[in-house]
Amino acid sequence: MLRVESISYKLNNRPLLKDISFCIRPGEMVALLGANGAGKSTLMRLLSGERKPDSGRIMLYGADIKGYNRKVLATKRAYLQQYNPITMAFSVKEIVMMGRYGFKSLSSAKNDQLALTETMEICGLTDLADRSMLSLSGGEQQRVHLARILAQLWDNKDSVLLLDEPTNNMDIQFQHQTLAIAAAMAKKGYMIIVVLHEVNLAAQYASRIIILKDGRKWWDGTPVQVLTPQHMYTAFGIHAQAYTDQSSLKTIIVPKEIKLDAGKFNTNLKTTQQPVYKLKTIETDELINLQSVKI
Ligand SMILES: Nc1ncnc2c1ncn2[C@@H]1O[C@H](COP(=O)(O)OP(=O)(O)OP(=O)(O)O)[C@@H](O)[C@H]1O
Repeated sequence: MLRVESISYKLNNRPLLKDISFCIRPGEMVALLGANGAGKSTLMRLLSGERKPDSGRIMLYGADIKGYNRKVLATKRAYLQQYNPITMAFSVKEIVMMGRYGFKSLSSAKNDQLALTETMEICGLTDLADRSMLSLSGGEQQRVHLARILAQLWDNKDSVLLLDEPTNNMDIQFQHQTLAIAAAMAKKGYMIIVVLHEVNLAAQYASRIIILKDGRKWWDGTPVQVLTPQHMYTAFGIHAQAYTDQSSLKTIIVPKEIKLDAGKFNTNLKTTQQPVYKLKTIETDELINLQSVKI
C-alpha cells in the first residue's frame, strides 16, 4: 500500500502542494487530474523521490520511503517522467534494458531478458528493437520509455508505477493501449498513479480519480463521483455535461461551450460580451461502445 500523509512542498517560498493525503491499495489505478499548473507533476516528483516534501511522509508498504535502500526501492517504484529527452543513439532494446540496471545484482540475466522481451512485445516494440532512439517518432519514443519502466517492475507486482502523462505524443490507438496496459497491470496487483489531461480516458480506465486544484486535493473518488459538471467547472473552468454510457456504465464528459476572449482574436467580433463557441451536443446513443476496447 502507498500512503501519502499530509505532504506539503514549497519552491522559492511559493507553496506548490498543500497538505495532500491519500492512500492507494494494490490493484488500484488512480488518475491524477487538474488544470495546467495544479501541481500534478510536482506531486509525482515527490512520490518518485526526485524531490522531498517539506512536511508530511510518503509510506510504501508501511515504511517511510526515506528509509528504503535505493536498490530495493528501484524494485518497488518506477517513474515515467513527462519529458524523457534522449540525445545519444541508444537502440530501443538498450533503453528498455536500462529499466533493469538500477538493481542488476538483485536480478538474474534470465529474468532481465524475459522482462525485456515481454515488455517490448506488450508495447509493440519488437520490430523496432534494433532501431536507434534518435530515429523514432515522438510517440514511438514514448512507448520505449513505457517499456523501460514496465521492465523495471516486471517481476514485482508489489510495486507502484508512476506515469506522468504517459500518452504524450501517442495516437489514439496507442493512448488506449497504454492505459489498457496500465489497467491490466493494476489487475495483476500493481498500484498505478497516472497523470492525464484527457478526462474521458481517465473515466474509462481509472478505478479512482483525484483532482488537484492550486496544489490541493479537491476530490477523490470513483469516476462517477468525481467527474460531474460542477467539478469540471471548478477545476477546469469549462461548462460540460456528464453522460453515462449505457453499455459500459462509464462516465463521459462533453464540453458544452468554450469561452473565447474576442478582443485577442478578431476585431470583427463586435461584441462587448465574451463570445461562446457552442459545441454540438452528442446524444447518448451516438457514443462509442467503450467496452469494445481491448489490449
Ligand atoms: N522549477 C520550478 N520553478 C518555479 N515554479 C515551478 C517549478 N516547477 C513547477 N513550478 C510551478 O509549480 C506549479 C505546479 O507545476 P506542475 O508542473 O506540478 O503542474 P502540473 O499540474 O503538472 O501542470 P501541467 O498540467 O501544465 O503539466 C506551476 O505553477 C509551475 O509553474
